[in-house]
Parts: sequence; structure tokens; C-alpha cells
Amino acid sequence: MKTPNDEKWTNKKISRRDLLKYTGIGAAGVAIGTSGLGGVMKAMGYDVFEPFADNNIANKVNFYGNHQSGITTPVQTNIYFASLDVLFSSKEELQELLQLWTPLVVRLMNGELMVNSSTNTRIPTGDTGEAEGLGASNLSITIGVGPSLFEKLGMEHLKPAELKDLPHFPKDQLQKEFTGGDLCIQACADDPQVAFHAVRNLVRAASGKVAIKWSQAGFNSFPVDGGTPRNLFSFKDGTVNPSITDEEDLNKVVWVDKGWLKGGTYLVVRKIQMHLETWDRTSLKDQEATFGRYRDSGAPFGKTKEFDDFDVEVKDSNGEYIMPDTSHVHLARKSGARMLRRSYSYASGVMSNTGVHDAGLIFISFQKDPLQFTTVQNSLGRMDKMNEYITHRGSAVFACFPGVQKGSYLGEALFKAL
Ligand SMILES: C=CC1=C(C)c2cc3[nH]c(cc4nc(cc5[nH]c(cc1n2)c(C)c5CCC(=O)O)C(CCC(=O)O)=C4C)c(C)c3C=C
Ligand SMILES: [Fe+2]
Repeated sequence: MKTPNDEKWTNKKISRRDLLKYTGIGAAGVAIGTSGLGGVMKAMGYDVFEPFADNNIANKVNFYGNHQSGITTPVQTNIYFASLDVLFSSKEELQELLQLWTPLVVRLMNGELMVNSSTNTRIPTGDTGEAEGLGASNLSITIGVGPSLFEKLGMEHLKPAELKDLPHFPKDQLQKEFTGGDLCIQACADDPQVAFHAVRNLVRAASGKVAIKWSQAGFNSFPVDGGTPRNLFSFKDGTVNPSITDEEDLNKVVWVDKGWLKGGTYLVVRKIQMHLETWDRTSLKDQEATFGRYRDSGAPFGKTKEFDDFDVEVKDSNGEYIMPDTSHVHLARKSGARMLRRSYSYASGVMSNTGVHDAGLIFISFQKDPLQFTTVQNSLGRMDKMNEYITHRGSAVFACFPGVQKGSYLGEALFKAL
């Protein structure tokens, strides 16, 4: 039986072909074709370019500001990280995509539906719906561009010199299915479904224009009394980091201070498998020597509290380093380079070839120059005792746009520099 609403839409005579064209969800997720993305999105009900404002509901991260969210935002419990390839070849289409995404990101971070719900049941809904009723859940969304994008769109002259693929590191076993990408969406939230929903719907809104190259979900669990989360080796991870409120230090370590990326930063992501079975067969003494920190307290060797300062050069009465010179922390600190780490654990079933856990760390760091990451990784090199227990499987680097002021859009500075 037809409802009056169905009747109304039937009279509009939307053909199946039109429907697929408008929604971009044809048989094989076919490209939208020649119609502009904005026009298609309007037809779907998205309010393209509408200047949405941050709302002030509970558990809400603000979108507008000098920097994008998800960088100095307090770490949430969940991440869904997606690396995308673009399916277009003009800079105009990139601009259109970013103009489309901006108000949608505001809505998602506001805990709102992508599109106000429609009563028309004959077309797919504008929002996939699984985040309904879940609130904002402190969702943050961080968008970045990879080195390959600039070549694809003929914009090499605007590619910052610092934005290039990371060098090959001695112990790397990178798989191309977890490596690189033209764009990234980092969605972090205090609910896994909210983070996933954000990426799913942004990609869906850009159907035919972008394709997911690889993605990874992750989690962080916080002690009931607060404090630093533990990684899957059970050590507190994230202790030594720049303070997220010390703008002066963040300017030194994280924020780019020149060119169109001013106020932005570089995101390095590494998918690092952690060999949990091997770790679990290792004595606590050796585990602690791997990091140079005690497992329970998180304190550095020779100290009692997690946040106690330490000097890696200090030796005991036998002339031995108190913090072993092959320990992860000794080598990382000795490099002299700093970064803002914002990592998440992952557990994705078992490795089909070996039957061991497919689990580890989605290592994410933000820095004003990817060279900071490279310097630390080179210092860890072949010496890091942790190498026995980890394998780097994926890698990518992205330039994350500066923050957005109301009336502007993600990446506007890049297009102003054209
Ligand atoms: C190249 C950068 C880094 C990679 C890759 C990396 C991987 C990695 N780290 C841990 C666990 C811990 N890391 C810790 C400290 C630490 N790690 C890095 C850099 C990389 N880690 C830095 C710069 C630091 C801080 C060094 C300092 O100055 O003190 C710690 C100790 C606690 C803490 O400070 O967070 C742990 C634990 C894992 C498991 C891992 C890959 C799987
Ligand atoms: Fe580390």
C-alpha cells in the first residue's frame, strides 16, 4: 500500500538511474560522472556550504579554531583511521570535496545527523543512521593530505618540501595494503560506532570521488581513576608528551609556522604489529628492561613515579646505564627529537598464516616536520630491544590542514596559495 508520502515522490518520477546517480551508490559504487559533487549532494539533501556552528551539547569537541581537532584534543577511547585515494584528477574537485566535507564534519562533531531526516522512504537515507542517539561522544575529525595527492592533481609546486614518503627503515616489513594514501580521515571518539559512522558517512558523501585504500580501528582504555592508558604490552604509553595546553611548546614541536600549512601539522601513522605471544613468554625483568620503565608504576628505572624526570646518561656504580642503552626510552630520548604521540591499540583477529594475534599499535604522532619522527625512528634503529617483539606493517604521512574559522572550509589556505 502506498503512503501519501510515497505518492508524492512517485509523482516526481525519480528513475532508478537518477537515484543511483544522485546517491552515487550504484552497483559497484560507480563514479558520480560529470555532475558536480555539490549538485549531487544538494539533490541528496546535504546542505552544501551551509555555515554550521559548533553546538554546546555535552561531550562535544569544537570544530572551529586555530587548529584542527584530534591533535591536541584529550585522547578519546576509540579511533577509526582511514587512508583514502582520490578518484579525480583536478584541484577544483579537491576543493569541492573539502567544501562539501566541512559542514558535514561540523554536523558529525555536533552529534547531528549528516542530513535532517527525510520522510521519503523511496530513496536511501542521507545518514546511514547507526550513530543516532549516541550524542557527540567527543568526536574529533582530522583531515590530512598525502604526498601522492599533489602529483595526482598537478599541484607539486604547493607540496611542502617536508611532505614526502618516509624513508625505508632497516626493520620495516611494510605491506602496500597498509601504506600511503592521498587523504586521511582520523576520527576519534569515546564510542567506536560514532568514530566508524563518521568515516563511513564522509566517504559515502564523496562516493565516486574517493575510495578507502586502508583503514584501521583502534582503542585506548583508561584506568578508573584516570591517568595514562596501557598498551597491549601492558606498559603505560603516552607518559612523556608535550602538554596539550602549553601552546608555546606545541609551537616548537607540533604546529607548522610557515606557508599555507601554517597552524597545521604533519601526521605520521605506523601500523605496528606487536608479537603478544612472544612478549607473554618474556620475564617481567626483561619486559621492563625493554622500555627502561617499571611496568606497574610506569616510573623510569631508578625513580619511583611515572612522571619523574630522568637522565638517560646516568650510570650506576658499576658504570652501567641505569636506563639500559638498548631500551626503547633510552634510544628515543637520546635522539633529541620530540613529537606529540597519540596512539591507539588494535586487535583484528589472527594472522591467517601463523595463527598468532593480529594486534598491535596504531602509532600516530604529530610534529611540525616528519623529520622529527625519522630522527627518533633512526635512533631506535636496529638497537631497540623492542624490535624482538614488534614488526612495522604499515606507514603513511599526511599534512593536516590548519584549523577552520567560521565561514571558511578545510584546506582553504591551500587553494588561496594556488
Ligand atoms: C619513532 C617513534 C616511535 C615509535 C615508532 C614508537 C613505537 C612504540 N612505542 C611503544 C611504547 C612506548 N613508547 C614509550 C616512549 C616513547 N616512544 C617514542 C617514540 C616512538 N615509539 C618516544 C619519543 C617516547 C618518549 C621517550 C622519552 O623521551 O621519554 C614508552 C614509555 C612511556 C611513554 O613515555 O609513553 C612506551 C611504553 C610501543 C609499544 C611501540 C610500538 C609498538
Ligand atoms: Fe614508543
